[in-house]
Amino acid sequence: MVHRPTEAPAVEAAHLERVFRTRYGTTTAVADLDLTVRSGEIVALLGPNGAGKTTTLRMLTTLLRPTGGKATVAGCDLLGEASAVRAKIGYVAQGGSTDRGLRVREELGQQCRFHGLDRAAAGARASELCELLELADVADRPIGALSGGQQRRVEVALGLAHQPQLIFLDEPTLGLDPPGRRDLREHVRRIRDERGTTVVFSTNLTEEADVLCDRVIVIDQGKKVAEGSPLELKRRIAGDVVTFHADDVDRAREAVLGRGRVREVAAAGEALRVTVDDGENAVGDLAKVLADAGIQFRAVDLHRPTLDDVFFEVTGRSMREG
Ligand SMILES: Nc1ncnc2c1ncn2[C@@H]1O[C@H](COP(=O)(O)OP(=O)(O)OP(=O)(O)O)[C@@H](O)[C@H]1O
Repeated sequence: MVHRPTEAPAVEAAHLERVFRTRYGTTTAVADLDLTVRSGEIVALLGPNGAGKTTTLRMLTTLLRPTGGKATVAGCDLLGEASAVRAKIGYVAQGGSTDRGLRVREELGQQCRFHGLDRAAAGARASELCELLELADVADRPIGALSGGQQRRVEVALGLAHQPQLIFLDEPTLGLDPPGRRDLREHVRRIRDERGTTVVFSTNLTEEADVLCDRVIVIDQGKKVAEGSPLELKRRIAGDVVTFHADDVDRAREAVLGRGRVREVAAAGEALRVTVDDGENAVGDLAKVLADAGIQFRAVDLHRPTLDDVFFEVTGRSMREG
């Protein structure tokens, strides 16, 4: 099913701020954060450890009061209508929120009853959630006996018990192995595609943001440092790099300088690194320019930037340095 974002934003936050004052000092976890999430989107908050992602999610889900700014979440005012916000959203925190002794179906049923459904309706909803998250085969097992990925899917199902229009997931794949991560991402996408549920998730995995979200908001030291679709960001901020291995790099450099699509040219040893907007299309044009100038090259490769490159470009640090 194709998702069709509607007009009203699911989240609109302006100048959101959270300052923590402890006896050890003052920490500005989130500063002057403007944020828009459109209905039906999957949006990633991407940043290194300590960037302020959890604090942002906890503010947007009413669990933590902002020290500044304002926000509308699911059409309700975050500060003035907190209980209405809570009724419309789901939140899946960083793991460990289930009762490991309970069976999957019991835990889901209890959650649905907590949200006001009667026993029969809660049972039906629990079965539906088991279908959606592919937990039907393990529905009668205790949660503690499930794999890490299955347990995480139970947690996501719990967050969806009251059929929220918007769900917040804090590092949904944390602690999972690569197949578990891939599987959970597919389920998250399916929830949006089949239900139209808006998804906001946090991650410090650039690859996760890249493959899962429609739009990424890059956060560093509590501030938004970049925003856009993964493709836009990679093109706009980092560019594609085409490297030619040529004998006469200086002449090659002269030949490509100033050509259309060329943003930057750097020569190092026998390698000419040409930064362009659209590498796939530029490779042929650049090769022709070099051939026309009579410059031989032995090899050419194209490096597509990753969101790691984007982070480095905007902060001067790698994601891992944090
Ligand atoms: N309750 C608190 N009291 C004091 N400082 C806090 C508190 N909660 C968070 N912080 C600080 O705020 C900053 C942002 O923390 P936050 O947990 O939001 O980051 P994060 O991006 O979610 O990191 P991670 O990926 O490690 O979960 C950190 O410097 C953290 O130490």
